[in-house]
Parts: sequence; structure tokens; C-alpha cells
Amino acid sequence: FCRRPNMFKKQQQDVFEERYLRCISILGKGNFGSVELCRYDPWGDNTGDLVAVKELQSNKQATMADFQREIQTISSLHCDYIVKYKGICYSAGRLSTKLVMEYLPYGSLIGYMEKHRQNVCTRRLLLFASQICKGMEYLQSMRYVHRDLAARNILVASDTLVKIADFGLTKIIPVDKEYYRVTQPGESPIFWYAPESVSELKFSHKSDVWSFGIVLHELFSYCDISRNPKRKIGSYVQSSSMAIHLLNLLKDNWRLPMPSQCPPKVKIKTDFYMNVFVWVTLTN
Ligand SMILES: C[C@@H]1CCN(C(=O)N2CC[C@@H](S(=O)(=O)c3ccccc3)C2)C[C@@H]1N(C)c1ncnc2[nH]ccc12
Repeated sequence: FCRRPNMFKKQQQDVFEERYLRCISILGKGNFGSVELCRYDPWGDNTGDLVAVKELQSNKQATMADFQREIQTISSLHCDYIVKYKGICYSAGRLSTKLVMEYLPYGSLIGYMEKHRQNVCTRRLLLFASQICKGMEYLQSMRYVHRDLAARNILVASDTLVKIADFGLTKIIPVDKEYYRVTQPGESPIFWYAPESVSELKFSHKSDVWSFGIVLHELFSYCDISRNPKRKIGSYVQSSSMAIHLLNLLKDNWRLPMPSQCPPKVKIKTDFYMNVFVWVTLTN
């Protein structure tokens, strides 16, 4: 009987024992780690629950501290439009902690749109957009800035429900400040970044709204890879000068074009300059 960690210290956290966590497949990989589909099967008869388990690949101290913060963040979020936290798993052998979340079989919005774009109507796109909005509103009420809002990090729970996933880059805005400034540029693509995030690494609720605008563009392009923001802005520019290229485009008031697949009755009007006003007006 291995010594169980002190349950009372993290009474709200459910501890999953690594020996019962069986990996089935990889759901996604990123720069620091991966998310795997696992079955938690204490009875060993395949009747256990399917769960999504996120773990760090490298055990660099910096990312471990970030990962602990991510676990703290996601375990404090309780919203229908945010992926549910289930608990943690201490993997004794590898000195690392794993984050256990609910598994949503439909996977990310990108994959869902690839398969089902033919029968996703405008109403459903607007429903998904409103749900992401509500999830972000809740996040803002908790003073969290997501910093990586993109269709790849949106999960599909059912044909009529999406949830915000992945809080690896989420930060809390200090009480006396309006924004969070990071020290080194992150790993996520800058095409979802607001101008002030690209130029000064400043992130705020407003920069999350900017990213929401990019997600709207992805939604109304049905996540069509050929219209992916990277493709539209400049896949031909090598990454080092990409930030300068993007900033110049934005300064000249260039904006992502209205997706051609965007139905005529939906107008996505945005004034993307410094403040971001994104509204969708339905005209009959
Ligand atoms: C869309 C989801 C988030 C993004 N993702 C992913 O693989 N990653 C997000 C972070 C990166 S990472 O590996 O870079 C990373 C690893 C550790 C620390 C920090 C970063 C991987 C795929 C997920 N996915 C397909 C899921 N599908 C079904 N049910 C689910 N429940 C929860 C997630 C999930």
C-alpha cells in the first residue's frame, strides 16, 4: 500500500493512481508535452472511465512550475463552457504530475469542422461563438487571461456544446494592473495575438477579445486550413521577421478578410485597432 498523499491538503482534488491509468492513444501533442486518452480502470476489467490526461514531456523546472499553476487554474474553474477538471496523478517513477480532465470524444473544433463542416449551419456557428464568449466572460470574472484562445484549443462536447480547453498559458491579472506582461515570447503562433501582445508581450482581457475575433474568423471559415490565419498573413515570411511583418500589416489597418464561406446574413464587423469591438449582426 503506497503512502497516499495527504488527501486533506487537496481535499477538492481527486487523486488518480498511476497504476490504474492505462494510456489508449495520443489526443494531441505540443511543444511541452501531450494530452493522452486514458482509461482509469482500478477494477482492471475495462469498465473504468475514459479520461484525458495531460503531462509535461520535459521536466525543466520552469515548465513544471507553470504546469502546477495550470493545475491550480483549471481546478478552480467551474463553468459549462470550460473543460472539466477531474484530478491529478502523481507519477512516482517520473517525478512528474499529470493533469486528469474529462474526455470529450468529439475532440477539438478543428477536427470536428473537418468532419462535419457540411452540416454545420450558421445558427450552430453562432451558438458555438456565444458559448465560447460565455466561457471567456466567466474566465474574465475570475481575472484570468487565457492567452491561447484558438480553435485548436476549443473542445466539442456535443453537436450543440463547445468548451474552452487548455490553460497552459493562462495567467491571473494582478489586482492593481490591467494587463500581464510576459518575460519571454511564448510558443504559440502570433497570428492569434493582439498588436500589443506581438509588440510588447502584454496580455489582457482585451487581447483575449482580439483572439476571440480570430476564433470567429476560424469559425466562419469552418476551420478551413487554407484560410488559416497563418496562411492568410504570410506563410512565406520566415518566423524571425514574422512579428514585424504582422505588426506592419496591422498598423496599416490590414485585417483578416471576411471569410468567403461566411454566410451573407452574418456580418462580422470589427474595429480591430487598439480596442476591439467585435459584434455579429444578423440582417434578414
Ligand atoms: C483540444 C484539447 C486541448 C489541446 N490539446 C492538446 O493536446 N494540447 C494542449 C497543450 C498541448 S502541449 O502538449 O503543448 C502541453 C502539454 C502539457 C503542458 C503544456 C502544454 C497539447 C488537445 C486536447 N484534446 C484533443 C482533447 N480531446 C478530447 N478531450 C479532451 N479533454 C481535454 C483535452 C481534450
